Amino acid sequence: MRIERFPIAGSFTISRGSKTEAVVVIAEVRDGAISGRGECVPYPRYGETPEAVAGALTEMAEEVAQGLDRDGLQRRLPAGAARNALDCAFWDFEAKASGIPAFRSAGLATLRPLDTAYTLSLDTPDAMAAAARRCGRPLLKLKLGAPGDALRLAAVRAAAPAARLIVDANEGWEPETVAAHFAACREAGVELIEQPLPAGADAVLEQIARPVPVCADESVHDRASLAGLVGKYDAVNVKLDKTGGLTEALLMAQAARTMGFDLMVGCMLATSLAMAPAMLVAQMAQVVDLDGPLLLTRDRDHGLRYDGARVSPPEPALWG
Ligand SMILES: CC(C)C[C@H](N)C(=O)N[C@@H](CCOc1cc(O)cc2c1C(=O)N[C@@H]2C)C(=O)O
Ligand SMILES: [Mg+2]
Repeated sequence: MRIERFPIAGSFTISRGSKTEAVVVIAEVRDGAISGRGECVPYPRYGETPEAVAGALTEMAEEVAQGLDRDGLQRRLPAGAARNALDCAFWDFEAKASGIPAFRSAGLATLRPLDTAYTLSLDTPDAMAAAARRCGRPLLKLKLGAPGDALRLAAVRAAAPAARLIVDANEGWEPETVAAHFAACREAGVELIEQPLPAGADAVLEQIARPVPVCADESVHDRASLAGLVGKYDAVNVKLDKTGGLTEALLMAQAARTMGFDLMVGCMLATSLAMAPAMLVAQMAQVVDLDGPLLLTRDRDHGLRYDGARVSPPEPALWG
C-alpha cells in the first residue's frame, strides 16, 4: 500500500472547492513473482482521507496473506475507496495468475475503445468558454453549481456550438431554483445533468419536470442505493471509488439497467490505473466520463492511450 501524488495541469474547481494535485492510494496483492495493482481516490465528501484509507488497507494485509480473496473482501469491507483499490488489485492479480484477461472473467467478449467526456473546471463564463474553444472536444462536461451558471452555460454554448454538453452541479443547486436551472440547460441543448441537488435534498426531483435527463452521482453508491432513486433520476453515475471496486460496479450496472436507469461511468482525479477497470463497466454505458489522466501533468507508465476523445482499452502491463 502507498499514497501517490500527481500534479494537476493548473487547478481543478468544482462547487465544493479546488484541487492542485490528485492524491491516490495504491493497493498491491503479491504472491511470488505475480502481483496485481489497484488505485483508489479517497473522497472527503464521503468521510475518506488518504491516510485513513491507507491505514484500512494496511490492516487488511494479514488477512490477505491468510487467504482472504475477492469474494470475501466484499463482505469484509464496506463500499468505498479502500475496497476499490484492493478489489481491483485482486482482479489484476487473478488476470496475471491465470493468463485470462480481466474483461473475459467479467463476461465481456472484447473491450472496445470509447469516447470520453472532457471536463471543464468551474470558472468564470469567459474562462470556461475559452477552455471549451481551446480543447475542441466533442463532448464537454461543465462543472457548475455557483452563482452565474446561466451565463457560464450560454458562454460555453456560444464558444462550442457543435459540442455535446453535460452539466455537473456537484450538489450545488437548491430545490427552490432547480427548475430554472433545468430550463437554462434545456435552452443550451444540455444532454444530461449530473447531481443538481444535495444528496439529502433531492426529493423534489420526483415532483418537478425533468426536461433534461438527470443523473445521480453523490446520491448513488452501490446497488443498495438504487431503489431510493426511482422516480427522481433517469441515470446513475457508476464510479468504482463509490461501489468499492469493479466487482460491485458490474453488479450495480446490471441492476441499474434492469431498473430502467441509463448508465454513466465516471471517475475521480486519478491516473490510468484507476480508469482501466472502469473501462470494463464503460462498455455498457451510455455516457463515459473517464478523463482523469487528461487533467494531470503526467500519467503513470503504460497509461491509457487517448486520441482526442477516444480512449483505448488498457494493456495488461497497466492492469487486467
Ligand atoms: C476532475 C475529475 C477527474 C473530472 C471527472 N470527470 C469528474 O467530474 N469527477 C467527479 C468529481 C471530481 O473529483 C473531485 C472533487 C472534489 O471536490 C475533490 C476531489 C475530487 C477528486 O477526484 N479528488 C478529490 C478528493 C464528479 O463529480 O463526477
Ligand atoms: Mg459528478
